[in-house]
Amino acid sequence: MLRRIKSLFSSPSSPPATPADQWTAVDAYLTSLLLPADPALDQALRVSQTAGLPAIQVSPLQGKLLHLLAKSIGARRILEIGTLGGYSTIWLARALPPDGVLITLELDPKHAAVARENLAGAGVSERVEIHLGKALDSLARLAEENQPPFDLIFIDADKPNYPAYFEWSLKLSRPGTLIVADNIIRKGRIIESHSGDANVEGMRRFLERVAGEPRVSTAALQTVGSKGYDGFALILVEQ
Ligand SMILES: C[S@@+](CC[C@H](N)C(=O)[O-])C[C@H]1O[C@@H](n2cnc3c(N)ncnc32)[C@H](O)[C@@H]1O
Ligand SMILES: [Mg+2]
Repeated sequence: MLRRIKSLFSSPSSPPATPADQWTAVDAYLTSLLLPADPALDQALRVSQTAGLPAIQVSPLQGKLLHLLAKSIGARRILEIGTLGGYSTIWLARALPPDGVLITLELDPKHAAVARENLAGAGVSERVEIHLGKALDSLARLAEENQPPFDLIFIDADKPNYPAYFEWSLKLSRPGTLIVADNIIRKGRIIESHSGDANVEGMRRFLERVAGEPRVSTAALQTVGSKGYDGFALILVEQ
């Protein structure tokens, strides 16, 4: 596999057919070079696919990025909005110390059941709570319970609710909390001011709200790879 991917780049006579093929090949090359075989994560993807879940989880290298971000800030409490089969959850949970906690919010009971199985397979169940239901209800409950602030919040659920997820994230943060928002570029459609697409419009409202919020400092990155053309926002709560 690695040899085949390398040959795509070493042989000018066989360039990848399209830019997307090239991003995918480069992603595969970097993944095979940088990420050791990981039976628990591979199994999680297989279980999710067999259960019929959509393959909309982060890529392996994006999962590693989340893991490194969590580790580099010494996160002890992580909140994830959007669990799916628990793939990003495993990456994030593995960054926690043994007494760390990750709360992940999921609407779909079938997704939550698959995630439960995958988290057990990866040996991280003890550190993870799945809260089933609409994320907006779960977030309100977390705030009511006066939970200690989270160190890292990963927003990766329904896009029209991103602005509301940001408001709750601020409430559940402290200065120093890192908020990571996935899928902000929408294949480039984020620059369309009248797209008529609820996901694009939600994301634009989210980015505009973030831009106007004086308590945070934000970077936004476009990404290409096995998950196509998209991007992340990295938002640091400063006050
Ligand atoms: C993109 S997937 C999450 C992928 C996951 N973070 C990963 O990378 O492995 C989004 C998930 O959010 C869930 N979701 C959608 N709307 C939701 C809502 N209102 N409340 C909670 N979860 C929701 C979907 O069921 C889906 O499982
Ligand atoms: Mg995503």
